[in-house]
Parts: sequence; structure tokens; C-alpha cells
Amino acid sequence: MQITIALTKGRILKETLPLLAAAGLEPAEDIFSSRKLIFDTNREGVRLLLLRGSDVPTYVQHGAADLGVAGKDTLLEHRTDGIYEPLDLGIARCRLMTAGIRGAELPRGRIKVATKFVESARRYYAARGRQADIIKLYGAMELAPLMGLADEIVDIVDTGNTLKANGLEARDTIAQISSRLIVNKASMKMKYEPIRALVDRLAEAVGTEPVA
Ligand SMILES: Nc1ncnc2c1ncn2[C@@H]1O[C@H](COP(=O)(O)OP(=O)(O)OP(=O)(O)O)[C@@H](O)[C@H]1O
Ligand SMILES: O=P(O)(O)OC[C@H]1O[C@H](OP(=O)(O)OP(=O)(O)O)[C@H](O)[C@@H]1O
Repeated sequence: MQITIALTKGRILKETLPLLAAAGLEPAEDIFSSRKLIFDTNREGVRLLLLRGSDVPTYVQHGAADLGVAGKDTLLEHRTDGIYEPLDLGIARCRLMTAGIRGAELPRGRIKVATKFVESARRYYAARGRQADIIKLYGAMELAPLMGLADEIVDIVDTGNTLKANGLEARDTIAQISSRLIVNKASMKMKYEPIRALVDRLAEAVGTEPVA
């Protein structure tokens, strides 16, 4: 039986591989020195895919991968039907926050919000009854308030150094973020034994209980 696991490239990958190794799963070759996107592992029938974070839920939702590892920020932007989220891997921890120019007050009425996280931002401002025009950006959100493109941004904050270096202040926390293991619901039924075993071994490596 073939099991396919979609991994998020970049900083999450660096923290994911030690967890997979602790669960007994290792890529057959060095992922970091290769240009390949698909890797065999030390386990027969188990392979790894290397994807952009935002593509991981898409692969898992459509069953093109059975399991995936993605940041909660990414999952909050994506449809979750057809996907279980059984395990918080506790890696790549950060917060999704609002931020703006230090000391600046929000204007009354409609505000402009620049972010990559449009769904989270939309839900956050709507829940507060705040009229917000959401402007989609793909990076360097910190620039937007400085250039008058937005009154606030919604972005990832860890140490706060990026905000500080750009004269911005963190305001509200929208969500605590960490990377999650996700599973295609149909795969969970069809390939129950191997997936269950992998989820349990990963839970043990993380030191928590799976929620499903
Ligand atoms: N400063 C940070 N500290 C801890 N975790 C972070 C930090 N920034 C991002 N993350 C987490 O790591 C994930 C991947 O971030 P990374 O910066 O590697 O990719 P990206 O460039 O934002 O994504 P993409 O290339 O897909 O647009 C994010 O989705 C988030 O869950
Ligand atoms: O609070 P801090 O510790 O400064 O971390 C926050 C920054 O980290 C992430 O950027 P990253 O360093 O991943 O760069 P990129 O997303 O622009 O590639 C995120 O987009 C923030 O800009």
C-alpha cells in the first residue's frame, strides 16, 4: 500500500524531518541537496512530497497526498472539508496578529488591511463588527502601513523583530500558530492501519495525544 505525505518546504521542513525520524521515517536521500520534489523513504511504500505550504492542504483535500504537514495559518485560509487535523506537531510556533504603525490610531469607519491571510483577516474584523477592506499581498506586509497602502496588517509574528525594525507595533493576537498534521478523510478509512500507526508514532515523538 502506498502512503504519500505532503511536506511544507522551508522553515517547517527543517523541524518536520527530526519528528519524522523520531517516528521511524527518513528520506532515502538528502532532501536539502536535491532539486527533486518527490522522495522515497526508508519505509517501503511511503513517499514524501515537497510543496509550498499553501498547496499542502490542496493535495491532502483532493487525496493526491494521504497526509500533510502545514502551518495552522495556512490551514485557516483553506477549506477543511475532507481533511482531519489529528495532531498539533508543536513546531514553527508563532502568532497571527494585527499590527500597525507604532502609536498610530485607527481611523474611524472603514479601514484598509493588507495581508496574505485574507480569510483570517476577514473573519477577525467581521467578528468585531469592523468594516475592513482587505488588500491581498504575497509578502513584505510590513511595508503596507509605511507606504499608506493600509491602516493595519495581519501577519505572522514570532520575536517581533520584523515589526520593530519597521516601526510597527503588534496589536491583537488572532491565532496561536504551529504546524499540524493533516489527513485525507477517505485515506484514513481506506488505509486505516498504516496511517493510524504513523499518527500514533508521530504523537509519541511530539509527546502529545492525537485528537482523532
Ligand atoms: N517567524 C516565524 N517563526 C515561526 N514560524 C513561522 C515564522 N514565519 C512563518 N512561520 C510558519 O512557517 C510557515 C512557512 O513560513 P515560510 O516563511 O517558510 O514560508 P512563506 O515564505 O511564508 O510561504 P510561501 O513560500 O508558501 O509563501 C508559515 O506558514 C508559518 O506557519
Ligand atoms: O517576529 P519575527 O521573529 O520577526 O518573525 C516574523 C516574520 O517571520 C516571517 O517572515 P520570514 O522570516 O519567514 O520571511 P519571509 O516569509 O518574508 O520569507 C513572517 O512573514 C514575518 O515577517
